[in-house]
Amino acid sequence: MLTMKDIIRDGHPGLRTKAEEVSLPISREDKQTIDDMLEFIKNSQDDKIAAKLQLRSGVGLAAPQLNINKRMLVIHFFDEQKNDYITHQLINPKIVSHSVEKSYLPQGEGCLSVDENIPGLVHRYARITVKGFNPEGKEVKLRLNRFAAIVAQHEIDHLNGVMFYDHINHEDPFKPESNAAPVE
Ligand SMILES: CC(C)(C)[C@H](NC(=O)Nc1cc(F)cc(F)c1)C(=O)N(CC(=O)NO)CC1CCCC1
Ligand SMILES: [Zn+2]
Repeated sequence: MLTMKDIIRDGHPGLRTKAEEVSLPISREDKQTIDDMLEFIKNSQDDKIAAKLQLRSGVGLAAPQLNINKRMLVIHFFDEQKNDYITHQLINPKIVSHSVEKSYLPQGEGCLSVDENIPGLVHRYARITVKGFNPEGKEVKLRLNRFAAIVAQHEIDHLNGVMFYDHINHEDPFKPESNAAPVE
């Protein structure tokens, strides 16, 4: 089972690498990895397990954060609007279209691979369409908005060696862009 010690931290070259496409059908090993990744995120949101294993409460994870150079990511969090969990295990994800409008988390972003706080707004597309494959090899097409769109873009950035703070305007970190709206 994965714990925080398996997650590489800022400064490790693995976080600045462009990850390789996963060959399909996925191997037993890659299936195990993406299942371990989802289990880690679920564990991190379980108060008892998170306390016992000292896990930060996560909502998404990309394989490069485990120093695994493969285009795989997981997303899992409770969506209040849907009143249900949003759960995705995505292989070779690609943003195939996006809104012009941008959005951002008013509190800024953090990262499981970054131990210190780096204040500032991270502007992302408000709505995206993502194509990829699920672990069963089925092609999936996801239309994401609000927090789900932010998490997906944060994780896809990891597959391209991009960190959230690369997007912060260091002249004026909390200045919203003109066509951007906060996601509460
Ligand atoms: C960096 C960290 C603070 C651990 C962040 N956690 C998080 O957002 N937790 C959270 C938020 C909720 F709204 C509800 C809830 F149940 C738990 C996170 O997992 N990530 C994922 C990450 O680092 N992936 O590489 C950072 C987020 C910043 C914006 C999107 C993902
Ligand atoms: Zn991250």
